[in-house]
Amino acid sequence: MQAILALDQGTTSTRAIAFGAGLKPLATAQVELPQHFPRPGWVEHDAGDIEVHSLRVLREAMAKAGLEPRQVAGLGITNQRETTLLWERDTGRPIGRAIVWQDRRTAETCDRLRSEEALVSARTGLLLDPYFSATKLGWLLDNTPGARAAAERGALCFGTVDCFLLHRLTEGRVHTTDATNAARTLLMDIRRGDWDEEMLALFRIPRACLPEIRDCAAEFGTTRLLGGEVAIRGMAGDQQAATIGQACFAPGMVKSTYGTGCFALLVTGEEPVASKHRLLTTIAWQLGGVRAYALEGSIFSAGATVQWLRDGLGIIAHAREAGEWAAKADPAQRVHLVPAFTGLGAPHWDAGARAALLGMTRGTTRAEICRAALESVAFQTADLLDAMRADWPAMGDCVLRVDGGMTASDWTMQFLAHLLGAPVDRPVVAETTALGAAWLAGHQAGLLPGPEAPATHWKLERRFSPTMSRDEARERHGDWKRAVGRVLG
Ligand SMILES: Nc1ncnc2c1ncn2[C@@H]1O[C@H](COP(=O)(O)OP(=O)(O)O)[C@@H](O)[C@H]1O
Ligand SMILES: O=P(O)(O)OC[C@H](O)CO
Repeated sequence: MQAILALDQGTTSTRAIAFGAGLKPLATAQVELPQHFPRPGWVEHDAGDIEVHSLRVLREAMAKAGLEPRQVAGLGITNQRETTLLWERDTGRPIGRAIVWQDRRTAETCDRLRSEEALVSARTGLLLDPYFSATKLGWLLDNTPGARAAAERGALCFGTVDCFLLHRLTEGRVHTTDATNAARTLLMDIRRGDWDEEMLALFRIPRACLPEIRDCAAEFGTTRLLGGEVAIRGMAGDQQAATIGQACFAPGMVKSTYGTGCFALLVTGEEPVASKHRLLTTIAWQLGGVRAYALEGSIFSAGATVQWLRDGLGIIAHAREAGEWAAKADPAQRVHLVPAFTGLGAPHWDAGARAALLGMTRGTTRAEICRAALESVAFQTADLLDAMRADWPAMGDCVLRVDGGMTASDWTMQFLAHLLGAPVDRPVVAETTALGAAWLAGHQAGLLPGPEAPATHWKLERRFSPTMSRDEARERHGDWKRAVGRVLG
């Protein structure tokens, strides 16, 4: 049997899944990743944890599925994006901890460069925000004695998590990233698909520490660390891998992943679409040297809002209870929760905004608060889709394909469909990120046709259809926008 391995190194956990024929999941292994918060606004991961956990879950998934290395047609790597690592080229020793995508320590650097934002956006498709890698790498180079000089000599390697793991899995032989991860650094010209000299100069990044950029399906190298030789054949950032896992291959298809945060991607085709509504333009995949692009909306707090109900307020004991309470809420009350716990992402990008509960009366109970929390995820998605439609009118009416832990909430998915006035489709395989990485490796191994062929790996589990009147949906969305207006600035 020819199996495919997928490694999904996420923000809060590291997972490996072994897939069999027809990309059917055979076995899964998972380890939680410790989070480090050394100062307010700082978020770090230990590079050693990332490496050790990845090897552990890969070996465990292979053992559970009873796989020998010779039965593995390929390994696909997918990862939390933007998180920045720097390490010694010769020894692999990390320089400090990984600076995680959520880390805000470089907000001032971004503000100082604000006059260059139009140029940065035109070249990279991104905005000047600490979310992306370039200013994090600059911080590591400036705050580690000797690092800048060592990077200029080529003695240090920069990489996002995909690139670091590839270097470690190949025992230091390969320093390569893929186009989707490179597209999140602020250092890549997304039209040319290569590092951009002007961006390197602006962010003061030495060319010598950057990896080579390749397609998402390629012969990346071979690892000997899984009990024999396994070829690494797929690589993509996790949201792009989820787009592939959701088989959103045709322009106009949209997926939205609801984990800690929420990331919606609209595939727009082989020409990048510049956003006028504060969305990101990003590479969806690169295959055979040809790039497909997407518009992306990033929301920082989706499942995290439910975690706050549980761990912060203590009004639920398990995430699933939020939906049970929401179903009991008083339909006449209009309570809104704007979950700007770490600022607001797209389309507002207001790092200073803070969360608020609005519209409460003495009659408000945990039921209305739970409902407001779940509704906030749907309202934010509606904001993103409105921005997408304004940027790319060809989008028209769409079906939203959803995945991620929070899609387990039927109540939230049903409200989402009502509000959008569009069907919301939940697939059978919820692990779409790993599925996408496996698809890339399987495609490279010659086991699966390209994106032009009908996708066989995606199957519908449940469709949520809208029944709310458009007038009511518009009125509710208007109330939400007013609530957001109260926390901005
Ligand atoms: N039934 C549910 N209702 C609402 N939220 C849920 C439910 N089940 C899980 N979640 C939320 O989903 C998130 C976990 O999803 P996951 O895709 O594993 O996230 P990540 O990959 O970002 O760690 C948690 O934040 C949790 O609060
Ligand atoms: O690890 P996740 O699933 O929270 O995804 C993180 C994103 O890639 C950040 O851009």
